[in-house]
Formats: sequence, structure tokens, C-alpha cells
Amino acid sequence: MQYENTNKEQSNLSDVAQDIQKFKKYIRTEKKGDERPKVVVMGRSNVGKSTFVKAVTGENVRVGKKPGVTLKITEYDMGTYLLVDLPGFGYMEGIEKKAQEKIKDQIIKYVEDNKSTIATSILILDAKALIEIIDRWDQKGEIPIDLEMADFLEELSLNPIFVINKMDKIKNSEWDAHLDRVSEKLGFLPPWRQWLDILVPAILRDNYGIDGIKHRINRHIQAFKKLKSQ
Ligand SMILES: Nc1nc2c(ncn2[C@@H]2O[C@H](COP(=O)(O)OP(=O)(O)OP(=O)(O)O)[C@@H](O)[C@H]2O)c(=O)[nH]1
Repeated sequence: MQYENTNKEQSNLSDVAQDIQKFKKYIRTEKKGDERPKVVVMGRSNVGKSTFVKAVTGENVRVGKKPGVTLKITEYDMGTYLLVDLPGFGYMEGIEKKAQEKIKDQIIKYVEDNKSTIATSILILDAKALIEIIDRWDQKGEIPIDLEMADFLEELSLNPIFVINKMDKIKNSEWDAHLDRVSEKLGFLPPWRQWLDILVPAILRDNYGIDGIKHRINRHIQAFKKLKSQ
């Protein structure tokens, strides 16, 4: 009898244990996605986006010479935030215009869908090519994709940081004048030094500018967390 009771008790206990397991599993499946703030990284193909991501994450991100290497959305766990590497956009050798448009739509959709969790956005621009591209498109009466993306990030109030990369291609003595032009093209009244929180000259290949960008990211993360906790 005693034996039977113990057996019954054990079987009840194992039922409870099974229920707990089921419940735990249920909680796990119901748990929402990672709610940490996101920092999205965007840029025209070949601007140095992978170089940037590699410098910030320390991961061995492929740095390619051929435009259009980064095609998927990759999230990196940075502890207090997630760094999201979005696909490069714009002209890519060997990729049809239709496919380029699709990538652009995919980026826009991701940003719109995730805007409530994005603390800041990084748009990497090529210092020299940007001016050339804008001038060329201006003559055709069109807006280049870099400016379109810059406007998009501003309109969504995603605290963009514009990284003006490949400054090594600009003579030292011309940095200020060049950055004033970039600033103006992006819609910020020169002198560019008025916008140090937003405009960051960089030579990402040599890690120049990285510390400043990290500092700005952290400031945005703190501000974002403060806002969310109110
Ligand atoms: N001159 C110069 N070249 C750079 C700099 N940063 C990156 N590059 C070079 O630009 C090329 C493209 O760099 P990536 O980091 O692969 O660029 P990406 O934007 O990720 O390119 P996709 O993968 O095509 O989207 C590489 O040859 C880099 O070495 C820089 O500060 N100055």
C-alpha cells in the first residue's frame, strides 16, 4: 500500500514537473524578440560599411573591393545595444536596377518596422564621390539615393550620424572647405563645425574617427534608454 502511494505521489510529481517544463517552453516561445536598442548602419555600396562594422565589433567582417558584398541584414550583439548592418544600396556592378530597388525597399521596410527600437542611425558617405554624385544627379534634376536616405533618417527622427568617410582622398588643407560643401549638400548650414554631433569626418580604413563615432553612439543609447524608462 505504502509502495502504491509513493508511486502515485511520484507520478503526480512528475506530472507537475512536466507541466512546469511545458509552461517554461511556452514562456520561451511567447517571449518577445530582443528589446535592446538598435543602431543601424547604412551606406551606398563600397563606402566602407564593412570596414566600419569590423572596427566597431571587432568581428572578422569581409572587407571587399568588389561593390555589393554585404547583401543580408546582420545583427551584432554589442552588450548594451544591437548593431545592425544593413545591405549596401545604390549602384552595384553586375546587379540589375530592379534588384537594387528591391534592396533599397528592403532597407526602408526594416527601418520603418523597427523605428521604435532604433536609438541612432549611421549613414556612411564617401567624402569625394558624394559631391560628384550629387552634382551629376543635380544636372539631371534628380536626387541621389544618399540624400534620399539622409532625408529618410531625418524625417523618421532616427538621430542620424553622417560619417564622411575616405577623407584621405581630400587634401588636408581642403578639409574644412570640403566638409562645408558636404554639410551644405546635406542641408546643414555651413560651417560644418556647427554640426559636430551629426557630421563626422573619417578615414575608417585607418580607424580615424571611430572613437568619436562610438562616443556618439553611446550618448544616443543613454538618451534612448532614459526616454524609454520615463
Ligand atoms: N581610401 C579609403 N578607402 C577606404 C576607406 N575605408 C574603406 N576603404 C576601402 O573601400 C573599399 C570598400 O570597403 P568596404 O568596407 O568593403 O565597403 P562596403 O561599404 O562594406 O562595401 P559593400 O560590401 O560593397 O557594401 C575597400 O577597398 C576598403 O579598403 C578609407 O577611409 N579610405
